[in-house]
Parts: sequence; C-alpha cells; structure tokens
Amino acid sequence: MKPIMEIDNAVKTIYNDNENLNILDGINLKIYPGDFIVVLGTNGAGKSTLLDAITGANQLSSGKILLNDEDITNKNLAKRSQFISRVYQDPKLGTSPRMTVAENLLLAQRRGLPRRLRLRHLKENLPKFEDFTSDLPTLDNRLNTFTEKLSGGQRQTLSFLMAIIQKPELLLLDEHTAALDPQTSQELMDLTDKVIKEKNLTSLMVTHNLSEAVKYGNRLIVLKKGQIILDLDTEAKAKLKEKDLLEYF
Ligand SMILES: Nc1ncnc2c1ncn2[C@@H]1O[C@H](COP(=O)(O)OP(=O)(O)OP(=O)(O)O)[C@@H](O)[C@H]1O
Repeated sequence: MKPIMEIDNAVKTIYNDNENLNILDGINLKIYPGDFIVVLGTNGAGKSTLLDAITGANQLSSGKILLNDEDITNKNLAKRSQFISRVYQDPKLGTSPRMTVAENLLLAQRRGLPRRLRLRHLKENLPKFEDFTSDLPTLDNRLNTFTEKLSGGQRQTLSFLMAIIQKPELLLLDEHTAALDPQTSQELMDLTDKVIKEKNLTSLMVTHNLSEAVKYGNRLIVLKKGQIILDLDTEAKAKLKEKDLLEYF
C-alpha cells in the first residue's frame, strides 16, 4: 500500500539560549490510508511542532514531506488546508464566533474557494446540515445559533464537523478533547472514532490521555526530544496496555 503522507528526515532547528536546538530531530514517518495514529509525548517533545510542519504553519529546516507522492514541503498553509484539516485543543480556534453554526459549516464545506463564494447558497444547504447534525444531541436544532453562544463542547464538536465535512486526506487532532469536561470529552471522542471508521479517514491524534491512547487508533508513536522513540504497528498496538506506556513518561 502506498502511504498518503511520507515524512522524510524532518528537522526543525531553532536558536535558543545561544545555541541551535533541533526541536524536530530527524522524524521519519509513513502514514497509510485509514491509519489512525495516536501521538504521545511529554510536554515539549515536539508534537505541536510536528503538526505545524505537516500543515505548513511552520516550515521545516530540512527534510521533506510528501502527500500522495507530491512534495509539499514548500507549499504554504492555505494550499495544504484543502487537503489537511486540524482540530485544535482550544474550542475558540477553528470556528468563526460571529457566524452561525450553519455558516461555519458552509465555510468548511467550501474550503479552498475564496471566502465571498464560500458563503453563498446557505438556504439550499440547510437540509444537508440538518441531516449532518441531527443525531448529535449537542448540535441538533442549533444551526442558526451564533457560534459564540455555544458551549465549549458544542463548539469543539462543530470544529470537528468542520474538519471532516469535506473529507480531508489527513485529519490532525491536536488534543481536541483535552479542554472539555470528562463526559463531553468522552462524547466527542466516541464521535471522532465513529466518524473516522465510517468515513475511513486517515488521522493523527495527539493526546496526553494514556487510556485514550490505548483504546483508540491502530498505530501509536511516542515522541521525545524531537525524535520518534516508539512506533507501534497495528499488531503491537492491539496488545498494548496502559502500564506499558508509563515508562515513557
Ligand atoms: N518558536 C519557538 N521558539 C523557541 N522554542 C520553541 C518554539 N517552538 C517550540 N519551541 C520549543 O520546542 C519544543 C517543542 O515544542 P512543542 O510545542 O512542539 O512541544 P509539544 O510536544 O507539543 O508540547 P506540549 O505537550 O506542551 O504541547 C519545546 O521545548 C518548545 O519550548
């Protein structure tokens, strides 16, 4: 099987305290269609830097990133966002507060088009959005609500829907349930897992929650000081127990 994404010897160097520091230090990773890869690592291990490098929010110092065999290393964030979507930890990122839920969904559905074109034809899209949100208790009947009026959990569910409404080549989940209360976090995690399976999405999920790391996904990597120090394939991941991970933290 061909990888969707290939990260080849990715290095990100910063100048800190009068010295060069590799915050990504030779990352090699192949992401295959349908992979759901859990990414673990202590604070400062380089997880966000890796996601930034994948989205183009931050350019690599050296190394390459290929998406479906195309070298995207020098493509900017806007170009890559047509194919790669990301859900952040902060519910306020990723949604427009002064727009309704339906308008936000419309913007996301037309990712890649100029903004003035993206907000046209709201009315004819409403039935589709109603269908899309109807079995989600948190967003049912909320299509005309301004996003700033939503709770953190509702807003994060919306961010997730926006990230997947136009099937991305790669979905990045950046501790996307970490800021929510335990029940809401569980609901969003269950929705995430269901949608990833139903739509056969390819995904990378950063988490600090070890039980989530064991329960979800088919592969797992651990980052430390900018390097991948553990890379479990599907078979090894299936046998994984929470206590096996403790030695890495
Ligand atoms: N622009 C920058 N300037 C200086 N240091 C940086 C910069 N960006 C990241 N770092 C440092 O690089 C290291 C990796 O940061 P990164 O945010 O990727 O870690 P992380 O694994 O996502 O951590 P966390 O779990 O806390 O979110 C950290 O030591 C961080 O302080």
